[in-house]
Amino acid sequence: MKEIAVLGAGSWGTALSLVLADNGHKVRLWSHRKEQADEINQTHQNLKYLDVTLPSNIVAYSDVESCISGVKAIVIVVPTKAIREMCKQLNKSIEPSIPIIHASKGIEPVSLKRVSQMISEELDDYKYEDIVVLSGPSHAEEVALRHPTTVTVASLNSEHAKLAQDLFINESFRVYTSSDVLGIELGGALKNIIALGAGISDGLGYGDNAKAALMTRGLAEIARLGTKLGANPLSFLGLSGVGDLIVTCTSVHSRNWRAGNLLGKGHKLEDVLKEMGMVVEGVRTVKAAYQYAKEENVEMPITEGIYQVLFEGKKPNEVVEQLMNRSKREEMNDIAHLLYERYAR
Ligand SMILES: NC(=O)C1=CN([C@@H]2O[C@H](COP(=O)(O)OP(=O)(O)OC[C@H]3O[C@@H](n4cnc5c(N)ncnc54)[C@H](O)[C@@H]3O)[C@@H](O)[C@H]2O)C=CC1
Ligand SMILES: O=C(CO)COP(=O)(O)O
Repeated sequence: MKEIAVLGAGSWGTALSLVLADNGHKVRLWSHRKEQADEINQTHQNLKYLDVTLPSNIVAYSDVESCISGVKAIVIVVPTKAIREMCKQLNKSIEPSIPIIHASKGIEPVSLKRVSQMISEELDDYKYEDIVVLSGPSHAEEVALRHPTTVTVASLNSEHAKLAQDLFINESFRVYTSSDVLGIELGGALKNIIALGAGISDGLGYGDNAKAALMTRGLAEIARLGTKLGANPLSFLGLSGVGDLIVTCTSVHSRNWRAGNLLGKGHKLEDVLKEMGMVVEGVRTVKAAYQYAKEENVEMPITEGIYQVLFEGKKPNEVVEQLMNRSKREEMNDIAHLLYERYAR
């Protein structure tokens, strides 16, 4: 049994706390809102985010310093936009030797930084190499029901990756390890853009053919950008690549899919985000990916189209027309091509 701090009491922080609690650990679940922490401790529920009763080995905190004091590992799972602010609070009291596992899926616009990069930038004395990312096809709602789920934990520090695997693995939550931090983080973040697209397509009333096309060509875009940045192309065929892409594009649990669905039905982004009431990471990540693609000269027409719908007022059906009328070309399966280039020649 270990004491573990989980920072971020939304859907995913609550579900990951349940996994740790099932494994016999004592969990300190931090919320930045005192009323939420009080409610969790009084009712043993966190109903706005997850419909589940929490066991007594999950205790909520609203003071970050006492939450992390003496713990054996810290799990960071706040929305990407809150990562820097959260780390600034941690900086005052964190011991640099404590393993950090993050489970947030996003890229910061403008700086184009991944979550592990932001964490290591904000925490003095904390090395990027030691951070672990946890990602994969894992909707909180199903994890809370103990439905079979698989994820990957990646770190350049293999000891930390193994420690994260040992903390979380159990009979309904299977955890693999990887050393490709870049690929695992990018796969988890970029699939949210394609899930917005899948939702838009469904909202427009297009069927399975269109969605399959978006997912396949979307994966090609993810892999194209990811490998350009140095990720291993094989990672995009794994749990945090194609696995997370499938689950997010096809599930009603996905907030990115649901937001896209409303956009496809003609609702305004501002109203959609109000209605969701939970984080829709793809909205910020598409800004970052669009900027990356322009700067690095990477062809990402689906990402560009979704950016245009979200931020340039383009109508979803116009974007579909634009995608369908691109110049004729040979199908190049980017991942197969990248693998061939890297391994077969
Ligand atoms: N919900 C899911 O099934 C999964 C979510 N994720 C990722 O986990 C991360 C968190 O997502 P969810 O828990 O689902 O979000 P959520 O929308 O359910 O909850 C977000 C939580 O963050 C808190 N928060 C908001 N601003 C904050 C700030 N400035 N400082 C500290 N806390 C703040 C909110 O009060 C809330 O408790 C995201 O990056 C998401 O992509 C990853 C895998 C699965
Ligand atoms: O990442 C997720 C499942 O793996 C959750 O996706 P949403 O943020 O779209 O709900």
